[in-house]
Amino acid sequence: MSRRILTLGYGVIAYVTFLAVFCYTMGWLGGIGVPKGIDDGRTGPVWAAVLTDAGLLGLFAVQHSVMARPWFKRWWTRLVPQALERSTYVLIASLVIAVLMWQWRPLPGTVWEVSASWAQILLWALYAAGWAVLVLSTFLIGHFDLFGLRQALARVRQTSYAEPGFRQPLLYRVVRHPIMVGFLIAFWAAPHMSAGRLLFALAGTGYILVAVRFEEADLRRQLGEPYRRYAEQVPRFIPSPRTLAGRRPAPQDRDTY
Ligand SMILES: C[S@@+](CC[C@H](N)C(=O)[O-])C[C@H]1O[C@@H](n2cnc3c(N)ncnc32)[C@H](O)[C@@H]1O
Repeated sequence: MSRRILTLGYGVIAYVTFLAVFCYTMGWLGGIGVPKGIDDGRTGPVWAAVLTDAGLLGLFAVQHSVMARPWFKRWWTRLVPQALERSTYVLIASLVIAVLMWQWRPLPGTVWEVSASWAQILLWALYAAGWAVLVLSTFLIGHFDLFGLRQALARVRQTSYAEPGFRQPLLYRVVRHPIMVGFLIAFWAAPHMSAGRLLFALAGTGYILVAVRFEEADLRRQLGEPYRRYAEQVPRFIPSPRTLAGRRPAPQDRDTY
């Protein structure tokens, strides 16, 4: 009994940690409503800031990609209980992002500054829409599975856990990676783009472009033909008029961004 309570407690702690870090990240990147945003903190030599920030981004990229690979999961579920594998991934990823935000060194030079208030409002609305698309998409493919709570709960109830499996609801019929589209919108919809935020946006975009290829390779291996067909019909990031209209694409539209 106490083991089951510990399992649930661990899952809940991992989820609450994720929620706190996620909410802070929205404020940190936009530089609103948090004590330390992406452009705040002590400035020092530019080379030291770039090296520190690049190191933090690299740490995130390695942790996030390696721990998501099936070969890594196979290995470390010998050490971590299967029911807590996802929660542990979520907890470690959240802590790495927290460290990134905490240790991030600002690069205050201005790359662009939008002064027209209508354009500022538009960009803030886009920023919010990006995060909203992201959150909505997590619910479309199984929010509580993605963040490990259902796996922990199944262990507590002593029922077997079945992954939700491949889905194509709503936004997933329009693009293959709506969560990543949400991130990309949030990265770039900035009324004030500092040098530091540009570094973050460029690195984040590059990471997403590479990471989705690894994710797709895994999904092709796991799902075979159905995923190959899906990839032919639905673009990665940029909706086509056909997918927006809910129709199948013509062959010449295939495998595009
Ligand atoms: C962080 S989510 C990102 C999903 C997707 N790349 C996106 O941007 O919306 C990664 C997990 O989503 C799963 N996934 C990706 N596409 C899916 C789909 N259409 N249905 C169910 N799970 C999916 C992957 O197997 C992986 O475990």
